[in-house]
Amino acid sequence: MAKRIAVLLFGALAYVTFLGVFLYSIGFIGNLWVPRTIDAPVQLGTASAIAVNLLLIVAFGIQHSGMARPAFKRWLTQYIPKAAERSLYVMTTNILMIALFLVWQPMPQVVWHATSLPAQVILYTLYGCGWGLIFFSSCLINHFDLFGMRQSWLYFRGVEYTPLKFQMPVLYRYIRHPLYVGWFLVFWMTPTMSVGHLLFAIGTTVYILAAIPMEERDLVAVHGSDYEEYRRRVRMFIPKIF
Ligand SMILES: C[S@@+](CC[C@H](N)C(=O)[O-])C[C@H]1O[C@@H](n2cnc3c(N)ncnc32)[C@H](O)[C@@H]1O
Repeated sequence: MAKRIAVLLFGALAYVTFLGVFLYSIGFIGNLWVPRTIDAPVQLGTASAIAVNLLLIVAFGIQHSGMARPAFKRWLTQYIPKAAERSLYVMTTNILMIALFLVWQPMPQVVWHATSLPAQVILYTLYGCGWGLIFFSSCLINHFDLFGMRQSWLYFRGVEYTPLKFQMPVLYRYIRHPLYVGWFLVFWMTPTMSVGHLLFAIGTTVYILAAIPMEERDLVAVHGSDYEEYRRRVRMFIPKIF
C-alpha cells in the first residue's frame, strides 16, 4: 500500500508541477506577466547566449525523445514501477523546462516587429489559439494518460493499466499532429520576433520535425497497419482540403 501511495503522490506532484510549467511557459514565450521571459533580462553577449541556448534546446530534445523510446522505458522499469514511468518522464521534462526558464539567455535584437494594432491582435490571438490547441489535442488523445496521472491512479486502485488505443478523434481525422501545430503557433506567432526568440523557434521546430519520425515509428510498431494506413490517408499538419 505504501508503494501505491508513493506512486500516486509522485504522479500528482509531477502533474501539478506540469500545470505550473505550462502556465509559466505562456508568460515566458509570450513575454507576458512573468519576471523572466524569452526576451528579458539580458545577461550575456550574443555568442555566449547562442551557446547556452542551443545547449538548453539540445538537452531538452535528448531527454524528451530519449526517455520516450520503448527501449529506454524497458530499461527504466527494471528499477521503478511501470506506473511511475510516465510521471518520471513528465517530472524530468518539468525540471528541464524550469532550467530553461532560469538559464535562457535573451538576445533582444529585433528581427521583425508588427506595429499595426490589427496585426498585433491577430498574432496574439494565434498565439493563444496555439496554447488552446495543445491543451485540446492532449484531451483528445487522453490528457491524464499523457501526463502520467491515469497510470498512477490505476496503480493506486490496483486496476491493471490498459494502453491507449489508436484513435482518430475530431482534429486527428484531418491531421496527424494537431498538438505539434499548436506548438508551432506558440513558437512563431509573436508581434516582436527577437534574435533569441527566433533561435528558440527554429531550434524547437527542428526538434519537433526530427522527433516525429521516431514517434510515428513507435506508433506503427504498436498499432501496425492501422497507423500505416492512417499515415497514407492523413497529412501531418495541413488538412487535404488545402
Ligand atoms: C505529445 S503527444 C503528440 C500527439 C501527436 N503527435 C500530435 O501532435 O497531436 C505524443 C503521444 O501521442 C500518442 N499518439 C499520437 N497520435 C496518436 C493517435 N492517433 N492515437 C493514439 N495515440 C496517439 C503517441 O503514442 C505519443 O505517446
